[in-house]
Amino acid sequence: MVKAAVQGRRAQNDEPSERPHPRDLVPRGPGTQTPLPRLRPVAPGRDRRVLFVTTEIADFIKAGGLGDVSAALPRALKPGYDVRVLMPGYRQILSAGKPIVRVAQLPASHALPACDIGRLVCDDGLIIYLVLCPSLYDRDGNAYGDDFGVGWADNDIRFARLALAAAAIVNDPSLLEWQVDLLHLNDWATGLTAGYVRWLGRRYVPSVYTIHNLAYQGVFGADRLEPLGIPPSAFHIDGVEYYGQLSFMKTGLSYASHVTTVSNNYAREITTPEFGCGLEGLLAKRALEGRLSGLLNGIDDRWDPRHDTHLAPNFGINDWHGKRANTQRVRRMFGLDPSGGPLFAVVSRLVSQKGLDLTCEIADTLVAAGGQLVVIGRGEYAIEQSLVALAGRHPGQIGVNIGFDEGEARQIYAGSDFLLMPSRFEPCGLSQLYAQRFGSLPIAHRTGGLADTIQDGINGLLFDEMTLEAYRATLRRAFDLFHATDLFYAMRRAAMAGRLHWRQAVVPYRRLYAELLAETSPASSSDHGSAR
Ligand SMILES: Nc1ncnc2c1ncn2[C@@H]1O[C@H](COP(=O)(O)OP(=O)(O)O[C@H]2O[C@H](CO)[C@@H](O)[C@H](O)[C@H]2O)[C@@H](O)[C@H]1O
Repeated sequence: MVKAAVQGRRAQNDEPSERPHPRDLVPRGPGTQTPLPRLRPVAPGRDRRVLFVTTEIADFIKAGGLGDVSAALPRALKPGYDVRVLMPGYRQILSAGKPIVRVAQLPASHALPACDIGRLVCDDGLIIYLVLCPSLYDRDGNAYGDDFGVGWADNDIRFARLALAAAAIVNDPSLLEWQVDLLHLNDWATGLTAGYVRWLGRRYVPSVYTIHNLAYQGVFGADRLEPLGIPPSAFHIDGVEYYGQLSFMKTGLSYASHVTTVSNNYAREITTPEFGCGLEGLLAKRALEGRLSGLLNGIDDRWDPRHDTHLAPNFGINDWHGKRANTQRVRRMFGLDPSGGPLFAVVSRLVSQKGLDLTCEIADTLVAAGGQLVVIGRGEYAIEQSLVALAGRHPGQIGVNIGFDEGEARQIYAGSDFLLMPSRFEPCGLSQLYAQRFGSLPIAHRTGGLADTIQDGINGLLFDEMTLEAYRATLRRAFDLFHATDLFYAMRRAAMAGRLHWRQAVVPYRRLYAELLAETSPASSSDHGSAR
């Protein structure tokens, strides 16, 4: 996903706001402090209501792994939880041809424009509420920036608008005639929600804030507090302040009831300076409070080579003939020469996190040893250019598609023998899970969720040090393995039989939700409701 870690950019549409509706207003005076009510008892047997706030969903608009999780987790939580998604009404969703019914209106507040809330029902019944605000979301490009990967200059306004809409829905059960019991927020772009709920202070609901990637934080200048309606009293080390600036990510970490991230190992790593992106102190504190957990992602059942309509032919465990037919197809798609050697693949956002520079460095060795490489990816221009140059140096052996195409990604997982994923850090990683499911063994750096999901020599290959030597040595192991057919097929079988379905992955989420719902509201903090 070309997420934009925009630093302190002023919004373009910083015009004076209309008079705000009380329910959409961040309190402005010391007298507005409201005690947080206790949770209302819920009738036994009723599904608990969860508002899942996100900025991508694979059904309509996906920039990376967050889109997959947002499509799968709310669905996997049924029954027991009535999970509804709230997200921006992007052009890609408005033009998808699904009926959208306007169900509520929210007034402008500070620099945030007025918006409507639309309701869209997916074919399987999942309800998605959309923040309809064409000036903010009805544009070309992706969820976070333009077609060239440059983050939108008004991302603070865009995602504050989403966050304040979520807080308004929490605060006023009559708005959607649906009373939220629990909020689930995802990544920096939803982080302000936890703050707005606290500052509005009318209804306490527990909140889960999931870090999918700590490296994208949404840091803006301190001058954005006023336009976004953030009380100055929240601008302190235990609130929204991050080295003199405003951090959306930190707001979520500071004010959510519980923080999760997407693997156990990454949950540990982010409490250290090496991976904590300057937030390790706060994260370590939350861990000590028992308020930071690593809950591993799963895979949606729709990722299955036996039924995937993008594959020709479909195949299952032990049908290596079927798998090979997909390999030949991928070779043809990328204009590669016929070969009896292994086919390596990259399916990735092209960002420095993913270690593509190392893959470019070892590519000559890979080709010299009789291997071939296909790449599908989009992201940073410099990485795109190095990959294009690499393909130019190895015609017929390396093929590169600069683009984002889910069908093609699935064909590549199915056709490749190995997936290269030398990520510098990786919160969980889904690409390696999909590769395993499609019989392609991941070759990865032992970090984050890669260490939690790949067993070296069983369902993939891992290297410990993020060095070219270590990566190259593991590549050599891959060639040996490819020629040791029995072992290679045994590892393929183990990888394809992995049990990381959302059916299982959802269990700790259910437990966490139940624990949070059983808690009473916490004491209000010093900046609760104490606005200008
Ligand atoms: N060019 C392309 N064309 C088509 N599809 C492409 C593509 N490039 C990538 N994809 C797809 O995008 C997704 C990538 O998901 P990952 O979880 O591997 O990484 P990402 O960094 O985006 O996610 C972040 O969030 C997720 C979710 O929590 C964490 O697993 C992860 O560690 C974290 O970095 C996969 O579905 C993959 O197939």
